[in-house]
Amino acid sequence: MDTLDPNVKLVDYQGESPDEQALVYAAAAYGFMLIERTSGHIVIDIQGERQRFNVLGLHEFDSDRKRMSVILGCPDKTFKVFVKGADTTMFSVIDRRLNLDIIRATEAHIHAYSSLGLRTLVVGMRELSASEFEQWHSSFEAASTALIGRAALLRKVAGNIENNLIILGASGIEDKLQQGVPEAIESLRTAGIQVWVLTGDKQETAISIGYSSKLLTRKMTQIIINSSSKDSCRRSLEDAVLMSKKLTMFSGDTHTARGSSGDGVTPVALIIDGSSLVYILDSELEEKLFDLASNCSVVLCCRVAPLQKAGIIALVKNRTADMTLAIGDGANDVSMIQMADVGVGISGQEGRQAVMASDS
Ligand SMILES: Nc1ncnc2c1ncn2[C@@H]1O[C@H](COP(=O)(O)OP(=O)(O)OP(=O)(O)O)[C@@H](O)[C@H]1O
Ligand SMILES: [Mg+2]
Repeated sequence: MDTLDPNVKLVDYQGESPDEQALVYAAAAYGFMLIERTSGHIVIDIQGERQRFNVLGLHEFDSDRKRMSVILGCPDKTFKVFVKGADTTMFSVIDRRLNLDIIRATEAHIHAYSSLGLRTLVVGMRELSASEFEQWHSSFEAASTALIGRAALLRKVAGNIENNLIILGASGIEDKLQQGVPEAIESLRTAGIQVWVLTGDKQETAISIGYSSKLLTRKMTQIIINSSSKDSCRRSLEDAVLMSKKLTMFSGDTHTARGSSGDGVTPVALIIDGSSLVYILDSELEEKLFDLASNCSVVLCCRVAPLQKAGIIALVKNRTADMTLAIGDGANDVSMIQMADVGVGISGQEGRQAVMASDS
C-alpha cells in the first residue's frame, strides 16, 4: 500500500472485517507496525524495535457479549488481557474507579464520533497475576476441548476474565456506504415498499448513516423508543402510536403515510433499539409495535442482535399478506435473510455467509 512518503510502503493487510484492517493501518501510521501474525504469536515493530507477543488465547466476538478479547504473553513476561467491543458492553466491564477522567473523556469522544456516523469501539486491558493466568489457562483449555456445550463454556471463561479493565481508549472508523445505497433506498421507497433498516450499530451512528443513505430526511418527525423495562416499553409504544396518528392525521389521510407520496403528510420515522425489542419480540407488545410501524414511513432498528433481525421479519410476516424482502451483507444478517420471503445476500467486505444464505 502506498503512503504519502514514496520510500515507505506499508504491508498489505488482510482482516476478518474492514474495522480490523483499519485499526491495523492506523496503528502502523502511528509507528506500531504489525509485521507478523500467526495463530501463536504477533510481531510488532514498535518505533523501530521488533517485539514479540505470544497469543495464548482468543475469545471470539459474539453478539451477546458484543466484544472480543485476546490473552497475550508480553515481552516483559507479563500476561495481559486486551478487550475491544461495543461501548455499552465495554463500559460494564471497565473499572470506573480507575482513570475516571479518561473514562469521561472517552464517553464524550464516542458520542462525537458516532454522531458523525463513525463506527465506534472501546478498548480496555488488564494485567493478570500469575495465579489468575493459570486459572484462566486451565479453564480455557478445558472449555476449548469440551465436546458438549463448548461455545457456552468458552463464553463463560471469557466473562470471567473480561472484567475490571483499565480503559485504553476508543476508535471511530468510517463505515463507507457501498455505492448506490442512497439511490437504492430511494427507489425502494418510491416503489411504495416500506423500508426498515436493521443494524447492529449504535443509535447515533445508525441515525447519521440513516441521513447519508437517505432513509431519514429532515422533513420526518422522529419517534425514538429506548426502554429498559417491559412497562416503560408498553407506555412508550402507546404514546408513540397516539403521536404518530396525530402527526399523520393532522395533514390528512393516514393511508398515505406508508408511501412516500401524499402531499402535506408529516412523515414519521420510528427509531427503536435492540434493548427495547427484547421486551417486544415474542410478547403481546409485538402487535403495538406493528400498529405503530404501520403509521411510520420508515423504521430504523439499532443495536439489534442477529436473531432479533429475524424476529422482526417474523413479526411483519405474521401480520401481513405482503412479501418480505431482506438484504444483508454480513454473517449477522444470515438468520434475517433466511426468515424473509425473499432473501438477498450482498457479497462485500464481510465474507460470503450472507450470499450463501440467500435465495438464488
Ligand atoms: N470483531 C469485533 N470486535 C469487537 N467488537 C465488535 C466486533 N464486531 C462487532 N463488534 C461490536 O458489536 C456491535 C454489533 O456488531 P454486529 O456485527 O451485530 O453489527 P454491526 O456490524 O455494527 O452492524 P450491521 O448489523 O449493520 O452489520 C458493533 O457495532 C461493534 O460495536
Ligand atoms: Mg456489520
